[in-house]
Amino acid sequence: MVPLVVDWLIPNQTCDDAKKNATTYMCQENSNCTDAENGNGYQCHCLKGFQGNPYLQNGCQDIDECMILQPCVGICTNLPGTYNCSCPKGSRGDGKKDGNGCTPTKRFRSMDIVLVSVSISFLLVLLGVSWLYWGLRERKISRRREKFFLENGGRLMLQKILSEHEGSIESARIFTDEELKKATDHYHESRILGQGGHGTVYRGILADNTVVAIKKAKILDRSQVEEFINELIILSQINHRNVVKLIGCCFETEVPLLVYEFVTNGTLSDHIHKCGHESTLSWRARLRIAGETAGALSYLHSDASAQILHRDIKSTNILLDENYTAKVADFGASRLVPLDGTQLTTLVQGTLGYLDPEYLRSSQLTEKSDVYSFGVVLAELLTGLRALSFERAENERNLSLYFASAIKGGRLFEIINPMVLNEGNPEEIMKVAMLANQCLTVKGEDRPTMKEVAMELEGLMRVMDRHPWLNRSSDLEEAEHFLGERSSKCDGILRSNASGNDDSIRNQVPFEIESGR
Ligand SMILES: Nc1ncnc2c1ncn2[C@@H]1O[C@H](COP(=O)(O)OP(=O)(O)OP(=O)(O)O)[C@@H](O)[C@H]1O
Repeated sequence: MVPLVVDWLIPNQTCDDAKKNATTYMCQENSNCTDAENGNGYQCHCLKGFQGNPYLQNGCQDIDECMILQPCVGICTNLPGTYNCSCPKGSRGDGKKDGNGCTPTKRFRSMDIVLVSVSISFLLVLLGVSWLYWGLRERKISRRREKFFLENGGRLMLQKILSEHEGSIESARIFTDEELKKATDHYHESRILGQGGHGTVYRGILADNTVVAIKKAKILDRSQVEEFINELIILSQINHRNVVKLIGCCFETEVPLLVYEFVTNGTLSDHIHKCGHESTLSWRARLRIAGETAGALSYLHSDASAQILHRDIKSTNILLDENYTAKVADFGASRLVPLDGTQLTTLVQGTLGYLDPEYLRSSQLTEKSDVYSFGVVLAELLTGLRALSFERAENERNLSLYFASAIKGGRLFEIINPMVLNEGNPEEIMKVAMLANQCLTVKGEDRPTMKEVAMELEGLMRVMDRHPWLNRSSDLEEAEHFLGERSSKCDGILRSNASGNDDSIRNQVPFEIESGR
């Protein structure tokens, strides 16, 4: 509270003069007297804690008493017989609590306005800067994605698919990096289903709870990216119950990703070569799986819109679902055959033990190379032996040679899997063995087509269904039950992972295609 200063000067007198002449001494109670400079008069001042007019009787009053008697929001002044409210400097009004009080003068309010405007502008600038920061960050991320997409041949792939196979891209869904990370728990080790020569396959659960298999290339390498794109192009054109379904892909990541339907029961190889365990695969199931695989290959060779050569048929690339239905997988090495009938000369790819010797020699790729590889799978199903095993004697290492020599030498039944011998009838086993032998003929021309193989196996299945008594055990569940006691032959290779030790030579030779002749 600012005390009222009554600035009266009594000229030509000092305080002492005034005291001598009591009538003219005007400094009242609760005040004191001070001389003006050069004896030029005196002045009265209220003492500290008092305010009012020091020249008047009862002029200087205790401030609190003043406020009690006259409640003010501003300054209370005691005048003789009355109390007055006033407003401090910088404000105006009557200063009374029950009057219009004291409001800041215009200058004070405009200061406030300036303060508020400065704060708002600061906030706006802050908002603008953050928006700019996030915008630039998002742009950087999407540029990075775009870069990976381009590096991974995403555009190349889309153009290729759109121009060559119009419409087929619609069936493949494009996933985001985030979606697949979430689905695989950030590619957690516990989600690994298997590791092939070219990538790791993870079990994923999508947001709608669909279980999928997600294949991630091992390292960013141009040829692997091309293989992934090749698989995408080929699989997006196939719709067959015995071919694994491609659900979609993701090209936002450093390495491309392919998403497939999840096939629950592992690979055919897992079921044939259960080292340390008995194979529970009945003769009937083996025959049906062979028939289904042959049917899928026959479709790829003869019924698809363009002929497709798989190029890497082997038991680890045949997956089995919960009903033991075969699903042909891994189309990374596959080839679309040109419609004009030109022959494909390629750098040799395939897996040792399954590789067609004629193709290996000539580099001429034909459908008969798949027939040869299928012949090896048939021999695997009949004998329970691996396609290639360095655990076996030198003349038995390569199954196709061993199998052919056993037939030639009349020793076929010596190498047939004991469980197959137990369940199948010899005539059937012989027929399947002869079919496998034809597929393994060195000269491609002399091998049957996949259509012929599929029809032969279908015929055998029909006979088996018509005369079940010919088989000692024909039902899968029944066989599984019985086989708990039996042992299947295992040629001694323990596998380090689900996809096994197949000696794939796909990564030893570059990916290239030359059309010619
Ligand atoms: N759709 C799928 N559903 C369930 N498991 C799968 C699926 N696709 C692949 N797998 C599992 O992942 C493993 C690896 O598959 P991938 O095709 O990469 O390798 P591979 O065929 O064994 O070897 P390579 O690519 O060297 O020939 C398979 O052996 C199988 O166990």
